[in-house]
Amino acid sequence: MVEETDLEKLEYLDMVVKETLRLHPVAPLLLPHESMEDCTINGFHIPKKSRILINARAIGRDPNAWTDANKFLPERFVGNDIDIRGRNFQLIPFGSGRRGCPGLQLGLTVVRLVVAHLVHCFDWELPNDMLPTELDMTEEFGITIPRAKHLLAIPTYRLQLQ
Ligand code: HEM
Repeated sequence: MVEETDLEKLEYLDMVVKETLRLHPVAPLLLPHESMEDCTINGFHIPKKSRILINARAIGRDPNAWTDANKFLPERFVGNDIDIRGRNFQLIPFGSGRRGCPGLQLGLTVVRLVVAHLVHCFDWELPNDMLPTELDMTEEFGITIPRAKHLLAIPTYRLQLQ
């Protein structure tokens, strides 16, 4: 079985999780922030006490920051250290800075461990010979952004039953 201590060696899994959160950040607009002072960003004046929404989903799909921005390509993270912890502003599914997500480590560990177990223990098939490209990936917009239609996939246990 995959253990938590194995996770640091599972580099491709890490890339898959990053790529998933790039295209499908759980909270597309993060949480609302408020400016503490007047400031100017890229020529835009932002008065003190403005409500600020950061569109992390649009940033994650920005063609100026990403090649083939709308494609799911975990390999794009090979050979670079683009990180998911708020240091690289083109990838901020946990926000950034002092009000970034304090549950980042726990969240990432649980997601990686659950996905690792699902992949290690089961072979997966889509029903009715459906191709992965035919999956309906429509999202339901809100504070979080779940799939509009549930994913239906068929697992077959692939480890030796004792
Ligand atoms: C994959 C899992 C998770 C994702 C993607 C996620 C994402 C986020 C995001 C985007 C924010 C807003 C950051 C911002 O506006 O700059 C946030 C805030 C927060 N998250 Fe998470 N989170 C996850 C798991 C967790 C867990 C496991 C906990 C607690 C055990 C947690 C607790 C919080 C709290 C308390 C805040 C508010 C922080 C503040 O306002 O100072 N999160 N999270």
